[in-house]
Amino acid sequence: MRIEARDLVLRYGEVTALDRLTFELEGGKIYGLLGRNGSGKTSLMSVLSAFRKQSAGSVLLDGAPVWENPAVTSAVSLIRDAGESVDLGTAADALYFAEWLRPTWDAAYAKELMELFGLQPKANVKAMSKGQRSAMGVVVGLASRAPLTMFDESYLGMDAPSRHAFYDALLADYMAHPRTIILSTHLIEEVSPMFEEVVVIDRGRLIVHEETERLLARGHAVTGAAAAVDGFVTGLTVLGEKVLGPTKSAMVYGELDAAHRRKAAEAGLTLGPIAMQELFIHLTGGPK
Ligand SMILES: Nc1ncnc2c1ncn2[C@@H]1O[C@H](COP(=O)(O)OP(=O)(O)OP(=O)(O)O)[C@@H](O)[C@H]1O
Repeated sequence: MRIEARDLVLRYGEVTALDRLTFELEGGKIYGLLGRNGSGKTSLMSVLSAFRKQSAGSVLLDGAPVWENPAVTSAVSLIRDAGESVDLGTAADALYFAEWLRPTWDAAYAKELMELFGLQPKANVKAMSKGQRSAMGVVVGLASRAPLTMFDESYLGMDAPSRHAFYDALLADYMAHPRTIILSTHLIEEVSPMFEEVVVIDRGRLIVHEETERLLARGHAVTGAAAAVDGFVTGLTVLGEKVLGPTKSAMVYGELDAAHRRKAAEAGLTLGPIAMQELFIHLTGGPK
């Protein structure tokens, strides 16, 4: 599902959560939506799912406006927190409701996921643990097979084995049933291997929209003798350094051209990748 946001503004009274946000996602991919706390991720997903109406600007899904457009909203699933989406008596009731809401619902797959996460259909959703409720959200989000499916950090309450089971299930189901998926997360290292493209917002504005590979290609770890590293990074943007005896490793940001690479090789330095998390910290301005 193609997403076009143009000059999108969302205000909560005095607070401007989305500030003339403009971007286009061609769809059919897994997108990572990253941003610091309060940067506007939930606000953006709320507008994309017509949970909130924008204050100004436009948002189109496959060319159609989202607000008060049931044909579009039935194709969008936003999983924020199990509580909000499936807080309806028993787990079986929640699944029944989701099936009623979603033309693309796959009941057999939902059953399979319930078993995968050890969830009981007769259990009362309100009485579930935080992780179980998150898993309920994951079941509803995946089995909905909505053309636009968004998980807003909803899986963070799950323990590590369950989160990894979710990532595996998501990838397998996405391969079998391609659709547009947006994941917001603060567990960047854990989730970013799934992202095909990354969108980073800061204070309601877009700061990066790039293919994951291209974004990662902008960060380098330069390792070698301390003096050689220091010489090489002069004039480059250094994100951080680590010293281990006579060896130093510096993280630099920016494209390295052929001349730089030659210079590194001549100085006996090795160039390696850096983690998405480091790039994210740099792009969003370091600790606040
Ligand atoms: N219901 C609300 N009423 C008033 N202000 C709000 C409301 N919801 C969000 N905000 C404000 O809007 C801004 C963006 O919040 P939002 O929840 O979209 O950020 P986020 O990126 O999802 O943050 P986090 O990573 O902490 O979940 C923040 O300044 C927040 O305080």
